[in-house]
Amino acid sequence: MTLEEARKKIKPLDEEKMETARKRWDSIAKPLHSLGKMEDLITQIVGITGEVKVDIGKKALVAMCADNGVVEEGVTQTGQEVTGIVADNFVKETTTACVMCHQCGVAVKPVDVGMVKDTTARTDLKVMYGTRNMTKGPAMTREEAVKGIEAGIAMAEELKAQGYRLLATGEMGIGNTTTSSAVASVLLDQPVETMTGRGAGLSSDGLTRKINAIKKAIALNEPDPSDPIDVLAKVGGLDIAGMAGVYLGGAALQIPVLIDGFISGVAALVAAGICPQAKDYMIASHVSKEPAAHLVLEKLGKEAVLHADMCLGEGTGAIALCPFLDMGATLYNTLSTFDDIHVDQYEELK
Ligand SMILES: O=C(O)c1ccc[n+]([C@@H]2O[C@H](COP(=O)([O-])O)[C@@H](O)[C@H]2O)c1
Ligand SMILES: Cc1cc2nc[nH]c2cc1C
Repeated sequence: MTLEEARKKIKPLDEEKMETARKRWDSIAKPLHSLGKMEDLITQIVGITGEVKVDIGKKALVAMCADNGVVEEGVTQTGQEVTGIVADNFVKETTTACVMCHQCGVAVKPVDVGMVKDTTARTDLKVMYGTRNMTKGPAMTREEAVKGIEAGIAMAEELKAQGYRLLATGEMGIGNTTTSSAVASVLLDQPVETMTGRGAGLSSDGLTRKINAIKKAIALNEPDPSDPIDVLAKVGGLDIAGMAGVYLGGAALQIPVLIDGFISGVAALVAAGICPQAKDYMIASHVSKEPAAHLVLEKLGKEAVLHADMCLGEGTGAIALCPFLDMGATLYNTLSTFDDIHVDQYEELK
């Protein structure tokens, strides 16, 4: 499916089925809306799939691995080689996110969408060997950025065909908080300083270099804030592009997609800029400790469930939400109703 085909396929949620789901929650023997966001998210999933019974048994984490040319500017605490090392560990299923996935029954799908070296991760969707340094020119061409998005759409298609019912976005890419802050700064029209944090543990000097590099890249490339693909291509990265594609592909195929942290949230922003309706298919999991993460979620109109000061990436926050959603689905599908236990409801609920 091309980006254009995916965009055209995205339709509004099934309101009628969501109303049925709300009535089901209200008929369950408990105070009204007492499960809060658990109820709202399960109702959203009913609207996404158009199925009144909820089945999110088969879940997968798509981990988009890519390198970012801007790392040359000294904007990260660790070297670029860490991207490939962690990607290999994704394949061995030993990263933090992988262990969390094992714990709660989520399959792990690492993808090399643009690392500088080939690793053991699949390379069939690779767009290029790392993006260019955005302080010296555009990180990518528009065509390369679209290819990255289409890699994510292809993953959503592949996983849908394999019977997956819920996807989580994750990433690995040294330097991707720099690109994410640049994209967010342009799309949210906010000062670079407000949108930039320490990523994977940057020093104060490093933070100043990072802010200056982002300012330089934006001034040089002049990304058009009304064109999210232009912003993604000029000051973004392929990890962000790949995840944006997973959101768009998920929406086109009626699969809910979990947003992880800051980078994953910025990818959601790009996807929502391309097709605003795609937001209805996204679920916010947690608020990353990166300073602008809450601003990105606000712009998306999403309230996350978890406020846990996590900022690891890889999809860890999204996976942390899976047990909560599994509980919600089981409660919704199986709990007894007021009628079952012979308790009179208020008249207006009948
Ligand atoms: O998801 C987040 O909110 C998040 C916040 C800070 C760092 N990270 C992870 O750290 C890496 C990027 O950090 P950096 O400093 O290299 O830009 C990347 O591999 C992400 O998975 C992730
Ligand atoms: C070791 C390491 C693991 C990571 N996972 C996601 N981002 C990361 C950054 C580092 C440095």
